[in-house]
Order: sequence, then C-alpha cells, then structure tokens
Amino acid sequence: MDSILVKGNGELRGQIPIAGAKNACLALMPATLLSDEPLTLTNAPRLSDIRTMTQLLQSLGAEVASLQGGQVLALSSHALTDHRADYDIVRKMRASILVLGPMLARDGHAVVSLPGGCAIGARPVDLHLKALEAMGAELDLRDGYIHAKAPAGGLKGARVVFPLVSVGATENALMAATLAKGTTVLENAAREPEIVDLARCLRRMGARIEGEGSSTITIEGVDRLGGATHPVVTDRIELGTYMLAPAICGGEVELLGGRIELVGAFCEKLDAAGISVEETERGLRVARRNGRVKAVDVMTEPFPGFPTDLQAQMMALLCTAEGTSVLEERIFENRFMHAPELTRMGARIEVHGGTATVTGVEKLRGAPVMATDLRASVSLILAGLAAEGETIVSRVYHLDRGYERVEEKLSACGAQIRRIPG
Ligand SMILES: CC(=O)N[C@H]1[C@@H](OP(=O)(O)OP(=O)(O)OC[C@H]2O[C@@H](n3ccc(=O)[nH]c3=O)[C@H](O)[C@@H]2O)O[C@H](CO)[C@@H](O)[C@@H]1O
Ligand SMILES: C=C(OP(=O)(O)O)C(=O)O
Repeated sequence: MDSILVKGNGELRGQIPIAGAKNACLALMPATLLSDEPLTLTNAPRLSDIRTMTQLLQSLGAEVASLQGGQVLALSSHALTDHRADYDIVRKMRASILVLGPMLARDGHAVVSLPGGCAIGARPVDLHLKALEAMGAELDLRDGYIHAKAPAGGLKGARVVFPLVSVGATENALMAATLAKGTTVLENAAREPEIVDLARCLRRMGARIEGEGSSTITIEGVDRLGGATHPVVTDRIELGTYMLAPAICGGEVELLGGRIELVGAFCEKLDAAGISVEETERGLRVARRNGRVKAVDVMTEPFPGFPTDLQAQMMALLCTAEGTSVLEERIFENRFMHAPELTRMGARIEVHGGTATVTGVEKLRGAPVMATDLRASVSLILAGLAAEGETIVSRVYHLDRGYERVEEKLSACGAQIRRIPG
C-alpha cells in the first residue's frame, strides 16, 4: 500500500489545473446504459473510481474505451449481456447503485447488490428504491441484492417527493424517468452541479428535462435516447481542496478551470477566515491575506450550502486558525475520522456527535497518520503541508479514488511531497 510523504515547506505559488468531477463522471457513465448509441465523455478525471465504474459497465456488456490517457471515455451499450451488478464491485464503490435506474428503464429488469454502509456512515439507498417504486418498479430485496422489475410496458412517470435531499437518488430517478412513459416530477431534488451536468448530458442524448439546478425537476419520458458528446463539469471538490493549499501554507495559487458558482458557500467561509479569492481569465486566484487565518463556524448542507466533501479539508485549515471554530456535519453521521489523526499532529479538536470544536494552534507538527476515507486523506496532506517536519499519510488508496496526480499538482507549486510505493 502506497504512502505519501509531505514536508512543511512554507508558501505555495503557481498554478493547479482542476480535473473533471469524479462525482459527475460517476453518474454520467451509467447514462450510457440508457441508449444503444455511443456516449463520449470528455474532460474525464483519471481516478480509480472511474476505473471501477468502467469495470462495472463492462461486466454488464457495455464497451468502455479510455482514450487520450483517460481524459476521454468512449462508452457504448449496444446490447447488455448481463443485468447484475455484483457485490464485489458495488462494495468497492457506492456509486455503482447508479446502474439500477438506467438498466430498469431500458431493459425492464436489473439485479444490483445493496451497497451496505461505509466509513462515513450507514448510507442507505431507500430513497433510490422508493423513487423507482413510485414509477411502478417491483423490488425484491434478497440475498443482499435488489431484484428489480419494471411493469409490463415499462416504467411510468410519477410524482416523487424526496423526504430528504439525496444526490444519488435524484440521479437514479432522473435517469430512469428519461425513458418512463409520461411525466415525472422530482420534488426536493438535489441541486448539486453534478445533477445539472447529468441533466445537460441526458438532454444532449434527447431527454426532455426541465428545472435541473432547482429543487423541482420535470422529465417528459421519451421512447429512446441517442448518442452524445459531453464535457464533464469541473470538480468543485478538487477545486476547493486545492484552494485550501495556499490558504493553509500562505502564498498564492491560481486554480485553472475554477469558477465561483461551483464553490460559493465555501468562498464565503474562506473570506471570513481571511483568504482572498479572485476570478481570473483562466480560473480562480487564492491567496492568504496578511496574518493568521481566523476561526469560522461551518455547517455542511446540500448544495448550495457548504459541501460535506470539503469539511475535512476545511477542518485542516481551521486547526491553525486564531480562535475557536465549530464545524457541524449535517449530511453524514460519522465524518470526523480525520479529527483524531489531525490531533496526532498537534491539533486541538473535540468531537461530540455531529459537532467538532477546533481551537487553533500556531503550528501543527508532522506525524505518521492514516487515511480513513477519501476526503480525510487529503485533509491530512493539507495539514502536512502546513506542519513542521515530516508527515507520512498511509492508506492512500482512498486518495487515489478522487485525486489524480496530487503529488505532481502540489509539487508544481513548491510543495515537498512524494509518494512512497508500498
Ligand atoms: C458519488 C457521489 O456523487 N457521491 C456524493 C454523493 O453521495 P450520495 O449520493 O451517496 O449522497 P446522498 O446525497 O444520497 O446522501 C445524503 C444523505 O442522505 C442519506 N440517504 C441517501 C440516500 C438514501 O436512499 N437514503 C438516505 O437516507 C445519506 O445517508 C446521507 O445522510 O453526495 C454526497 C452528499 O453531497 C457526497 O458526500 C458524495 O461525495
Ligand atoms: C464520499 C465521497 O464519495 P462516495 O460517495 O463515492 O463515497 C466523496 O467523493 O467525498
């Protein structure tokens, strides 16, 4: 298992290109299952999660070619040879559940393993299932699998009111509804940029969708979808993560491809902490204003609120802020596993349920630490960049799920960081 070695080395200066969004690409790839014509995704990120989704789609009989070093994905699902998403793949990556809606909509049947919990929480899929049931699907949960069947004549349009906002359930229902008979209205739908991106791609394929980006999405089912070429939206979580690098180390970094509207609530918190963010022709320029970072309180919420996927990284910043910050995690019940690791680096953090209270210290100290999940691992790298001495982050396979070439991107700005193959 590889590790990453980071040495605190002062200010960072330079440019970092931001890739296409993992979480958008993981929803766009299964959209290929809705059509027998090719779907080409450009600006795809090169990540282990994308390879896992590739394997899953291939196991169903789809063709997936990775071109231009992985930045272009050519997908095609002429006829599926299997309709079963196996536990071995689904347990590696929860986004695998996104093949359920498309398979059911196009071919009328699917068997998908239940994902189970993961490190950050229980993460049930009941909302995905209720939405598909509202469209007439018959679901049978047995042997750890969801056995799903559409009614004769296919899924039917329905009004679906989500009791809480779910990105994945919105995506599954949105894809299924494109081929359902009649109109589907999704209420209390997720408004994340990844949903907007998926809706745009589906529209390019011929779907009739209105309202994406708002909490009500209306879909008029069509008989078939065609092919399309679609660029994956910029990864707002990778963007926010690298915006924190000059914030925590000092200096100035330009994030190429960054856009304020992807990270609005996050930028407000950075501003309050004393970090300046400016739009440039090519992206966003981030710099720390004079003096120490100031404490700010943060509460995670669905988009357009502060993203849970940036909470761990923000905590790393606030560990060295002047004053006490309160971070409230409202999306996942167990997403503070980075806190004890940051504490090993000299941070002062108290966790009670979904609230972490962070009292800033002047300096963190390097230490051997362990990544427990994707965003936790990158928060430890950020903390290591600002710490005195050496930090070794182990179990970086979590990191490789969501960050491509992290060592290269940070060392181009002057960071001392390298991978130790294990
Ligand atoms: C691949 C991907 O896009 N992952 C993102 C997606 O995950 P994901 O789509 O899994 O997250 P959801 O938005 O569905 O989860 C939000 C909350 O709803 C709960 N819930 C969800 C579905 C359900 O059927 N029942 C239920 O109770 C979850 O346990 C969680 O507490 O959105 C999360 C919230 O922004 C992000 O942290 C993840 O990075
Ligand atoms: C939690 C994340 O991903 P997933 O939903 O795939 O676990 C994430 O991207 O931070």
